[in-house]
Amino acid sequence: LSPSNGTAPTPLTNYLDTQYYGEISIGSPAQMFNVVFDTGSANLWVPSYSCSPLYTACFTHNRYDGSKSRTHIKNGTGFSIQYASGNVRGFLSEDVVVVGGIPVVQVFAEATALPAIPFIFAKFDGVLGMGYPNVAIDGITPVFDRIMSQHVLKEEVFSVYYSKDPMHKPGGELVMGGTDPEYYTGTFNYMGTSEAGKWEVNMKGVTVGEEMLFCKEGCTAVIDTGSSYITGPASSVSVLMKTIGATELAEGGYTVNCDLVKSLPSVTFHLGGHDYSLTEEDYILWQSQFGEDICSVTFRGLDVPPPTGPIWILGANFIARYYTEFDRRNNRIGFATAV
Ligand SMILES: CCN(C(=O)c1cnc(C)nc1NCc1ccco1)[C@H]1CCCNC1
Repeated sequence: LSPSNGTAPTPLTNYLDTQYYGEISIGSPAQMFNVVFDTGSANLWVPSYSCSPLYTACFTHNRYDGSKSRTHIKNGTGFSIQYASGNVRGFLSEDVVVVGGIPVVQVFAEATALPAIPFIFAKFDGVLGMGYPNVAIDGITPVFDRIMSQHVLKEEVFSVYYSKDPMHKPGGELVMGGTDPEYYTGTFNYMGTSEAGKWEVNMKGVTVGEEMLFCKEGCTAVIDTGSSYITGPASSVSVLMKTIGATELAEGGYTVNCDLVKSLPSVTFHLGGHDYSLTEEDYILWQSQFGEDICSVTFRGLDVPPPTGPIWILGANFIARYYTEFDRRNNRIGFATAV
């Protein structure tokens, strides 16, 4: 634990404002892994040493080798987690996992089948789910729950800062046990999670410029630290894109003419009685490819089938603007303006 006050910080790396990840260790002696701290899931998985050579994504990442760890406990139960583009499959193992300097004996998954899409593009090795236990696959107690039950944290909360410019050191920070005033200004506005057991809230509408265009009867917003973008129902996002004059690319992304960026409207999310606006600076990603500027829009259409959907997912570009506190004690989420 950091000597100070029952909080445990983990610095995060920012890769192109689209991937944020931090280091954990598994096993004795420590095997290091870069993981996304993902509020959209609740399991820990890393690539396995016994991953089949068929899966290139395993061999471009760090892999866990249980035979090299004296604290490894064999389990072997099958595991599969569903992603939009494919399943990560493997088997369960148990070992000492150290997060922010706090050790826990943790059941996690060794991935032996890792789909190239999207994980060949991942700078991180695996995913550490920060979701509630009831969304955990195989009923496995999540890492943060094991840490809470050690009673070493000052508060049963964790907070996330994502930096905006890659030059900013660090690229982000996860704090378990509290918040880091270094990275936000003003006070937190809180809202209850919509159904106990998910990091999601009721959203009252989405306004573009001055006009409320979407989610007028209310809808669900998932606060997902593991997603790069903001997603909304495909029909809504396509109207939003037309409104800002964006054109759709092949793989579902959108771009705008860089000259028009400064005149783009703000997009405002009405959450918990407060308005959270994103300006074009927050939702346009300026990338220069082959010497020319590409202005991509960090909104994506994604239709999540009922009963979960239709939902909006507020990801990294939202969190980069609004420092977020996830409060397990009070089942609420707090936002403050990020610095
Ligand atoms: C981690 C799996 N996720 C991604 O969206 C995702 C996929 N593939 C790549 C290469 N990166 C991803 N996220 C990068 C990132 C890091 C922090 C912010 O965004 C999502 C799946 C749904 C639950 N929530 C997480």
